[in-house]
Amino acid sequence: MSKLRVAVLGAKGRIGSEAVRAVGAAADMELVAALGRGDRLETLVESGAQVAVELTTPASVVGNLDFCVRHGIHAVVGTTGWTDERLAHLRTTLEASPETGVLIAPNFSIGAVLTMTFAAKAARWFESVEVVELHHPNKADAPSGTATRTAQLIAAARAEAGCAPQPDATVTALEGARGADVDGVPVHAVRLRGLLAHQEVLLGGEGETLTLRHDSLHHSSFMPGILLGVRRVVDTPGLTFGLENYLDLG
Ligand SMILES: NC(=O)C1=CN([C@@H]2O[C@H](COP(=O)(O)OP(=O)(O)OC[C@H]3O[C@@H](n4cnc5c(N)ncnc54)[C@H](O)[C@@H]3O)[C@@H](O)[C@H]2O)C=CC1
Ligand SMILES: O=C(O)C1=N[C@H](C(=O)O)C[C@H](O)C1
Repeated sequence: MSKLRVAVLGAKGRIGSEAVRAVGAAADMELVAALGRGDRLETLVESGAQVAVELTTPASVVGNLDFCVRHGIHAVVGTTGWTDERLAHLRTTLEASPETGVLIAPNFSIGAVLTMTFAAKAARWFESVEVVELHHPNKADAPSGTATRTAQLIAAARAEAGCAPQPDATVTALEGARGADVDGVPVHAVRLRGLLAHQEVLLGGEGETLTLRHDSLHHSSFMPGILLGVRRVVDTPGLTFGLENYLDLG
């Protein structure tokens, strides 16, 4: 069986360099290009890449994906910064290339994806839910893409179940003290030397609390999800948002 021809964008970054190693070590894949900032995107076409793994920056990802989709190159995207406007633009781009697949995964770690799924399932049964994400201090954005997605999934599940807004008697607060409001769910971001990527979802009801916590201790935690994404995206045209859609969670 022929190997999947894979390129990595952001190849010198923290997660990109790990992805270069993981793709290079996968028996069913061939690393055909490893691009950093300033490298020519045409290399993707010249190298015959079938899938691009996009791990750059929110400022670069849209242009890179436009190029990939226009050239029929599938993409597995971990880069953050996805607004509704950006997703709408990508969907429009994909309409002109209907056989191309794009997976955007706010988090490639299986444990993080399961945490999001469990949190969404639990959210309707508790009065209060807050999300705390904790990352290394070199991270450019806050809150994390994972925390934003987690809060959105929680909010959607609570809205569907007809939950009341969360109780919060705060009248006076220093700005930021109650975190960011993502669809009514407070999200708090910690930046601390020594950490990598961690998240807690705190759920509270009368007389009880439930804490869901996930820890990525090394960038290797994201690699099984990236490799799964590469294998599945070639047969999954259009936009898929969230690795959970590839995990057959039922
Ligand atoms: N979905 C997931 O599971 C994960 C997502 N991320 C996200 O991935 C992104 C990258 O994170 P890090 O590796 O920590 O950042 P980083 O800053 O270490 O790496 C980004 C790299 O992309 C390069 N780059 C910038 N523009 C480029 C372009 N146009 N073409 C090629 N390379 C370009 C930079 O020079 C840098 O080497 C962030 O958005 C981060 O939040 C990070 C870890 C896991
Ligand atoms: O920048 C990171 O490190 C990470 N970014 C992603 C995010 O913003 O959710 C995924 C993971 O949290 C690591």
